Amino acid sequence: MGCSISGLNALYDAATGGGDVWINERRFRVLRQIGEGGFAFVYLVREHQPASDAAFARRDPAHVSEDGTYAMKKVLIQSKEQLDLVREEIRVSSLFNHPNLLPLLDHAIIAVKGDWSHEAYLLFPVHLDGTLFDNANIMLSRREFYSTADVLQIFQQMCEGLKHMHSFDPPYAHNDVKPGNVLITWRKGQAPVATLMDFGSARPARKEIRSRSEALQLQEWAAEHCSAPYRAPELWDCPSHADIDERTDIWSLGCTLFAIMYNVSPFEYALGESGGSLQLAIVNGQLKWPAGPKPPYPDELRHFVIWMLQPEAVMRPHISDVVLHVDKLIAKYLP
Ligand SMILES: Nc1ncnc2c1ncn2[C@@H]1O[C@H](COP(=O)(O)OP(=O)(O)OP(=O)(O)O)[C@@H](O)[C@H]1O
Repeated sequence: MGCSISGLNALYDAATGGGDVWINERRFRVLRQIGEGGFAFVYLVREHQPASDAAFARRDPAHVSEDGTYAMKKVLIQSKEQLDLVREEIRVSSLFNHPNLLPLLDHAIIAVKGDWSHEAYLLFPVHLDGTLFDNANIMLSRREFYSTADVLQIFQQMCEGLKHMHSFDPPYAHNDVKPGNVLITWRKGQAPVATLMDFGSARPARKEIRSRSEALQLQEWAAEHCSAPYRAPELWDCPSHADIDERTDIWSLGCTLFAIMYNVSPFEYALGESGGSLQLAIVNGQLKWPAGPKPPYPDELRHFVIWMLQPEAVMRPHISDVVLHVDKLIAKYLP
């Protein structure tokens, strides 16, 4: 990324009808909104031709899309804490470089008004087929399921992206692995492409918890940053003496594999309509499997989920073991 995060670099261009946004020297037309998060809106944008040959020459080809369209995330910031979080998201996103991790192409933060009012603009490649979560909702309503081959290929790519983060020095945990953070692209006659996104919660993975107050602090942080149905047991109920590592993500990965198979997260499914405590279901590893002949997944896929959903973190595999296993299943089940 070749730009600074300070300064008045992103500006709405009122003179051109209010539909344009500048990020540093690049000007984009907002076409439509494609998503929404907690404090963020995501737009489909198209880049204008650079204003000058010099500006054109300065563009990094790795940061330019073929058809000029991108996803632009606009984050509304109202406090110093939110500003720090966005800066951290930008810093962490810039660390990784892997085909299954969504790259941050460009960014700018502008001051709006007041003490801490800012807007951040983050530019990404766009994936218009949506997330695994969007797909799951559609498939659930149609009672459709992915084939074993699609499940394995989607999952393998997520694992490859995560392996890049876990192999970093120091290892990073994504902390919010879930279907809503996996963009999916379908190309006719080709395997689906899965891209892990949203590094807003990613942090160095290893933590030595040595007191009750450190344990409570971690639980509080997790309650804010790790989506509840996918949150590992040790982040709900952390002992006063614990060595936390990147295997919190392996738990979320196990939940996500279940969700790719059945279009619903495992512990929400286990609770069913009668409800109950999600935390209890998770810390007890209380799994339940959908009955019926459909979808016809091999038993090995269920065992794979169970292997990752070990309530004791030390019993869980590391990402390299998970990748080896998914490769083995792919060799067996893909024609
Ligand atoms: N690159 C992209 N291409 C296509 N759609 C995207 C892209 N990035 C984000 N979206 C859409 O925008 C939605 C919100 O994006 P994102 O998850 O980054 O926001 P967020 O504020 O972090 O959300 P949350 O707090 O719910 O995790 C996504 O669920 C997805 O539907």
